[in-house]
Amino acid sequence: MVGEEQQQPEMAEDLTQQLRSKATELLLREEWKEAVLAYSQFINICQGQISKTRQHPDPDNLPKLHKSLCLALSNRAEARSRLREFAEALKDCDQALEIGSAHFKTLLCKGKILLNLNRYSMALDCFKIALLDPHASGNAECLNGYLEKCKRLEFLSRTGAFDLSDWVVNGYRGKSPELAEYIGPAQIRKSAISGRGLFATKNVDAGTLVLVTKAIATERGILPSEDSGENAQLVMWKNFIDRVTGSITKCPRTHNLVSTLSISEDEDGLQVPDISLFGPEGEETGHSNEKLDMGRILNILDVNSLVEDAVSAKVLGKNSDYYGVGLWILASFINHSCNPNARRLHVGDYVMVHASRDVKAGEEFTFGYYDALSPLGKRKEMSKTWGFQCNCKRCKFEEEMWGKQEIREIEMGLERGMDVGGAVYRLEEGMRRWVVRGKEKGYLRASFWSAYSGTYCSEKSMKRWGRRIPAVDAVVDSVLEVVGSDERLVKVQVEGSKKTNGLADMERSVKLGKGVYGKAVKKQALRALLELGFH
Ligand SMILES: C[S@@+](CC[C@H](N)C(=O)[O-])C[C@H]1O[C@@H](n2cnc3c(N)ncnc32)[C@H](O)[C@@H]1O
Repeated sequence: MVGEEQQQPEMAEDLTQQLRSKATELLLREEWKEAVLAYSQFINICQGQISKTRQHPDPDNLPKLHKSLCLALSNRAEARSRLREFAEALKDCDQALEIGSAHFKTLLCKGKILLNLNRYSMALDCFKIALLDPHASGNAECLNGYLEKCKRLEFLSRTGAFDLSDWVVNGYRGKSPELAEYIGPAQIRKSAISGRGLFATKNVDAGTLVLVTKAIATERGILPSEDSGENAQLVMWKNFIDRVTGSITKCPRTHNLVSTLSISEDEDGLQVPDISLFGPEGEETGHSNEKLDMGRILNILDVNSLVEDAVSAKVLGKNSDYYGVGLWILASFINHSCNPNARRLHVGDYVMVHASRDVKAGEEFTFGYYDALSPLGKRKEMSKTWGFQCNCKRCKFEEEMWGKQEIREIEMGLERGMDVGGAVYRLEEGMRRWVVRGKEKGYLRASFWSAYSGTYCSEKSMKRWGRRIPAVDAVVDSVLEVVGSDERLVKVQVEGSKKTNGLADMERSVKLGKGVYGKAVKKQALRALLELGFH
C-alpha cells in the first residue's frame, strides 16, 4: 500500500478530510472508543504534515494545520474523558492548549475533567479563562453553571462547611447532597495500634468533620434472597475489582495513591505519606515504582475496602438486603478500635468521617470496623474475619473479666432469654463487688448494651428494675465515653428519659445526635429528627 506521504497531495488531502469526517461522526454518535482511534489516526497525519511543512515552509498552510490539530486533540480529549481515561484526556487538553492557549472547547473539556477529579481551583482557572472567549457568550449559562459549582466545591473543600440537614431529615430520600473532598484537622503518623494511623492535629469536639473523600470505585446493589445472596455478592465483588483495576490503569495518580495502602504485612515498616497528597489539590507525583499486580491489588482491597452496610452505615436506614462496597483511600489509614472516637457516614460516592466524641490533639482517630456495642466474643470473631487481633485496652480488660464465672453466666443467660433487667442488675451488682470503675464500667456496659437498651426502653422492666439500676443518663454517659456517640445511645437516652422523667432532655440528646451525624446536620434538623423519633 502507498503511504500517506507518498500519495498525491490532493489524494492525501481527500483521505485526511474523510478521516476527519469519520472521527466527527463517531464523536457525535457517542462511539467514544472508535472516535479515539479515528482521531488518533488523524492526529498522526496532522503532526506528520506539520513537520513536513516546517521543512518546506508554507506560511498559509501551517496555521490551518495547527487549528485542525488543536481541534482534533480537543475532541479526542472529550472522547477519552467519556471513557473516564482522565489522565490521557488531560494530556490531550494540554497539547491542544499549547497550540491555542485560549481554545474554548479545550478549556471547557479540561475544566470538566478537573472537576471530575475534584481539583476544584484548577478547574475554576480553566472556566475563568474560557469565560473571556467570544464563544462564551453562546454558552454563558452552562459556563456560569460550572463556575458556580467550582466556587461552591472549592469553598466546601477549604472550609468543610457541609450541610446535610434537609437530606437527613427527609430520610435520605432524593439526590444526595453535593459534597467535595475535604481534609480536616488530621495527619497520618505511625500508630501504636499498627502501621500508620490518622491523628488529630488539634483538640476537636464531638461532631467535628475529620475528612470527606470520594471512592476510587464502588459497587452497590440489592442482594436477592435466594442462595442467600452469595453468588450475587461474588459477582458484585468481581465488578468492584474490575472497576478499581480500571481506575488504577487509567490514572497514574490513583495508581500512586492506591500503592501507599497496606496489605497488612510488615505494617510497621511502611512509609508515612503526607496527608496533603490525598487532598483535592494534592500534588501530581510521578509514576510510583511500586508495581500493582493483580495479586497486590486483591490484597489491598481485602485489607482496605469498606462495606457500606457496616454498622456506621445502618444510620442510612438502607434496605436490609442492600450491599455496597467501596475503596476510599484516605479513610483506609484509619485503624479500628473497640473504643472508637470517630464514625463514618456514606453519602453517595463519598464517605464523611467525623469525631463521635471529643478528641484531644495528638490522639489517634479510630472507628469501629465492626460493632463496638457487642460483647467480646462477637468482636473477636469479627476481628478474625478482618485478619488481625485487636489488642486495645478494652479487649484486654474484658479478656480478664470473662474469666469470671458470673459474667459468663449473664452472657449465657441472655442468650437463653433471661430477663434483661435482671441481667443488668446482676452485672451492676457484680461491678460494684469487683470494684470496676470509670472507663472499665463503660466497657462492660457497652458489651452488654442490648440488655441495658432492652431494660430502659421497656416500661415493664423499668417498673420492676428501675429503682435498682443506675439512671439512664449515667449509663449512656459512661458508654458514650468509651464508644462515642451512636444512634442506639440516642434512642435509649430519648426513650429512657421519657420513661423516668416524663420528658426527654432535648439539649443533651441534640449533643449526642451531633456525635452521630456530625456537625453537617444542624441543630434545628437534629431537633426535628429527635421529635420524629430518630431514623
Ligand atoms: C485499613 S488498614 C488501616 C491502616 C493501616 N494501619 C496502615 O498502616 O495502612 C487495616 C489494617 O490495619 C491494621 N489494623 C487496623 N486496626 C487494627 C487493630 N485494632 N489492631 C491490629 N491491627 C489493626 C490491620 O493490619 C488491618 O488489616
